[in-house]
Amino acid sequence: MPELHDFAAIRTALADLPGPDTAAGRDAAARNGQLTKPPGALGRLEELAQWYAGWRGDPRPEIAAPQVLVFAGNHGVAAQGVSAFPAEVTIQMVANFRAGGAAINQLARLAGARMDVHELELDRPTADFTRGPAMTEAEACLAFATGWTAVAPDADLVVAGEMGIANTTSAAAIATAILGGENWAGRGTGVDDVGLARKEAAIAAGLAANPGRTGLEVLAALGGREIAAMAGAVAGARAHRIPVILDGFIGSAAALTLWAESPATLDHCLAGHLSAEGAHDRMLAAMGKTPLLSLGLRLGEGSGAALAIQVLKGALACHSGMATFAEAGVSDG
Ligand SMILES: Cc1cc2ncn([C@H]3O[C@H](COP(=O)(O)O)[C@@H](O)[C@H]3O)c2cc1C
Ligand SMILES: O=C(O)c1cccnc1
Repeated sequence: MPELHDFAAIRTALADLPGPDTAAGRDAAARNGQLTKPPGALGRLEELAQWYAGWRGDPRPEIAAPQVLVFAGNHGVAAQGVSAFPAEVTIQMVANFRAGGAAINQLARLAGARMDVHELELDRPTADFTRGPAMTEAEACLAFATGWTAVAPDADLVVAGEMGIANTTSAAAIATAILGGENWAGRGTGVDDVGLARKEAAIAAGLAANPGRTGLEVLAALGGREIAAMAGAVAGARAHRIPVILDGFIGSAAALTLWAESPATLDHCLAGHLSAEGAHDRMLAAMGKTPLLSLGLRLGEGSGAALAIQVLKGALACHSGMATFAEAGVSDG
């Protein structure tokens, strides 16, 4: 594992991340052209299979060991009344994850994924970012390193999910700082109009109190520990050439901080789904990602990404399992 103790060390680690195996990608494209179907008939599944083959360095891969990671953190900005739920729900939901009772438990099991839950100092919320940085550089780097090392080296696909009351405010503040413009705040767990106005005020105060604009600076200033850990897991997966499926609004904001450092850092990532949180589509568009699913989910936990594992599995089942025209004795036109 590389040194990740400060932003400079993380930037060096990001610059050293590997790219895909282009020969495996080329062999996968050649195989795709011989499969028993009209050219292009499997639509985006064909592109997904070839992309995955390149990252895994295997022209005929399958997904056998997906890993769902769920990171939990508490946010000082929750004190601003920006969530419809109290901050205790974060730790209560962690207990629910451990007992198998949350939505993500069901979807991870259905996808045949192992699921690992990481609590990040829940008894020590981040500072309220309306008054200054949520985390010091050292705190953000520690959370980032936790995410990086949480990735199982033998996993063949990673989903990074989160739990943290008030983290849609944090995610919207990150988007505002990195992408600019307005109206990044949505209703999260379901705040009313007054709650939404409080979110917008908290974001404006957070930007005024935190002038830094590089991806990692924004991550520390406006993020939470679970968001930093998700960013670390996305990068750590790439170190093992493990593709990543991004989840919703919060997971995408974590990825956005890496994108702001260098857009190519997300080449091994797919957008699993389009969240019902209004500004998610603009965030994905900025990163050049087209979501696999659009089901009106607004849960987080990694739920939409875990569901999207099935789509990628479908792409690989066809790509790696189908017969070629020659094998099946089918005329190729
Ligand atoms: C019971 C419950 C389970 C959840 N699972 C994910 N979230 C989601 O809601 C939170 C973000 O919304 P906000 O910014 O409005 O607080 C995050 O914890 C996110 O994971 C949940 C929220 C609740 C209440
Ligand atoms: O898209 C998400 O991840 C999301 C949206 C609302 C609330 N919690 C999570």
